[in-house]
Amino acid sequence: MSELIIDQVVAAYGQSTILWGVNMTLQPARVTTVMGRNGVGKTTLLKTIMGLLPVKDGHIHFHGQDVSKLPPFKKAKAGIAYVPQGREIIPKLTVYENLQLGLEASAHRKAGLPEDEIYSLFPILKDFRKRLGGNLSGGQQQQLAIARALVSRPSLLLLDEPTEGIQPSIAQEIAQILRQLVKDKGLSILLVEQKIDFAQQVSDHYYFMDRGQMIANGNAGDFTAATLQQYIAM
Ligand SMILES: Nc1ncnc2c1ncn2[C@@H]1O[C@H](COP(=O)(O)OP(=O)(O)OP(=O)(O)O)[C@@H](O)[C@H]1O
Repeated sequence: MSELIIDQVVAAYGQSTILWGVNMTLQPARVTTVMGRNGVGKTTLLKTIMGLLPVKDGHIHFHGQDVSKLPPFKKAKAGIAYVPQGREIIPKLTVYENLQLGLEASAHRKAGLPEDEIYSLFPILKDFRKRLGGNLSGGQQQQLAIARALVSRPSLLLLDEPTEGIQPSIAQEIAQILRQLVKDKGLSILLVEQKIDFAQQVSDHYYFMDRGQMIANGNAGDFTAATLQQYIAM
């Protein structure tokens, strides 16, 4: 069964329509990457999938169930987690407290924080668990944001430009962790990414977006850095 099916989805900010009938299918345990110029609607697509923006027309099916009308907390309970652009770490809370926020809307709340699992993926968060979120570097905050999303034990992770403003060495580590999660846990990832080298390291499949619609898609092996660049620069 497909992880997620997006069928003719239309979404808008007030009167301003941004998604004009988006179609896409995500396979389980794969990294699917959406690429396209700035402003074509990639972030809007993730927000709509998470339920932060209503589906005006069309449908979203998750594990075969129509979730088009579900609010974000029910999507989270169903197994979708979202790491927004800019990470949204709470600066005045500690690393540990930020992680605990990931449990709030989780169906696994009673099980508590999967600390061993999180700290084995991101050892730096164990060392820094008493440090304030606001005192971490950009790369450490990104690791914390991904870890906080994983706390709810999702089957689908939505990731918006995780490499924005972080060092290449940390981006490399994050790429390896994402591949490990897909391989070992069967996690499905929907990634929005503009950095071609990172996208090539992690992606199994690409979708290319322009003006609120998907204009092409295909397996990662079918695209070179040069062809990817064309889609971003169009
Ligand atoms: N809250 C909002 N209210 C109104 N318009 C918005 C809002 N957020 C985004 N938009 C507009 O929606 C369009 C798509 O924005 P979106 O952020 O989804 O694009 P994107 O492809 O993710 O671009 P980027 O790579 O720059 O983040 C843009 O024209 C943007 O100005």
